[in-house]
Amino acid sequence: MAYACQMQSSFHSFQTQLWDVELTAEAVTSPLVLDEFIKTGEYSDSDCRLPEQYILPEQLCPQVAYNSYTEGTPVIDLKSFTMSDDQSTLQNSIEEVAKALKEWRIFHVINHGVRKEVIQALRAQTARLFKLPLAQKMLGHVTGSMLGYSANEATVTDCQKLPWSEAFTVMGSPELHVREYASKIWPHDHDTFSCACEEYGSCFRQLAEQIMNILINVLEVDPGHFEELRKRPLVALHPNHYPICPEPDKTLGLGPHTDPGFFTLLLLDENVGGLQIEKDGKWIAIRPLKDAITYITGDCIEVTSQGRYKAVRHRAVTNSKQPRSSISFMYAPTPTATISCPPELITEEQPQIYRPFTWDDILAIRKSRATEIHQGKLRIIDTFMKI
Ligand SMILES: O=C(O)CCC(=O)C(=O)O
Ligand SMILES: [Fe+2]
Repeated sequence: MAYACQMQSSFHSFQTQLWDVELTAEAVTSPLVLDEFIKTGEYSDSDCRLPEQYILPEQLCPQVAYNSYTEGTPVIDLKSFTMSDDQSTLQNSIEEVAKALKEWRIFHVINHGVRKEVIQALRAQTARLFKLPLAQKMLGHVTGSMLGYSANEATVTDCQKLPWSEAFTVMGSPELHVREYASKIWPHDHDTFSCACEEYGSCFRQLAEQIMNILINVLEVDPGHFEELRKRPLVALHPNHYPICPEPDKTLGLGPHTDPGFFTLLLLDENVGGLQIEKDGKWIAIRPLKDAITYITGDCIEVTSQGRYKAVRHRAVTNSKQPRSSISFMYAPTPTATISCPPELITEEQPQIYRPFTWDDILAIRKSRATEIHQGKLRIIDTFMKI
């Protein structure tokens, strides 16, 4: 429970903090403005300019529009792993994943086995949640717990500006904890919401396990090294909502970051772009792929692969035409397990890059060096580098 609670603030370093009981005036401003946009599609209090607290300095503004896609995001067909007993086909598929991880650090997964109805139900229920008035959404917030509405009170960057989005997090285990959260928001009618999250949680957990097996095959290491790390993985359900934005080129929906876990499985909005990744030093827009689930490499894969497969820096941009939603599923190590790279990957030419650490160490660094992290000047895993 404690882990989950602390994790809340480390999942979106740049973006979200669980609201604490006392709300500051600044903290309240943000979701109220967003709430207005969600309900009405426009901000009734102004001439529809972006409120000042969201306007980024020019050098931090997105230069790439939400729909200026760079094509070529790799597509991995999971069927080629599950349906084939032919060793050479399997080997080809593994090499394809290795290439995708190396060149893009992100890929779309098709034939992933998660039923359409599960995804549709989750999308519908999270949309229903975001549409509620702010006061009702706030009821779902439980201080000191793993569940909560995340108002965007943290900074996108060093300039103390707010991201143009709101989010929910169900930490720990959506299957186990969502009812506690949902029953606060809908005391008499939370079953459809809870069931949708529970079903999604267990399907995505299974999918994450399968992808983790593939990654271990890609690394060609002893699976035993990951046993403890996978025993009680930390997972989180995290839906994001980005309202229509009056001036999308002056702000970000979500600032640049890497995800802290092994990886994230994202349900992108199929109709609206917004996810951008940093590739070869440039920001590029990813085109969503219908019926796919998008894999994003996180920090813990970077560490456990000895830096062979790097975490992908990504961000979300907004637009002035349509609201956008995305739903993240984070898959991270067992909080108490030691995170280290398998010994097979340590050689004379490539000595160990990171010293072993635990999720608790990650949380401690997050707390003690929060400013540098928010400013994008420090990546947590860099503090575990051996000198
Ligand atoms: O909305 C998106 O496409 C990105 C979301 C994201 O990066 C996250 O939830 O960590
Ligand atoms: Fe992310």
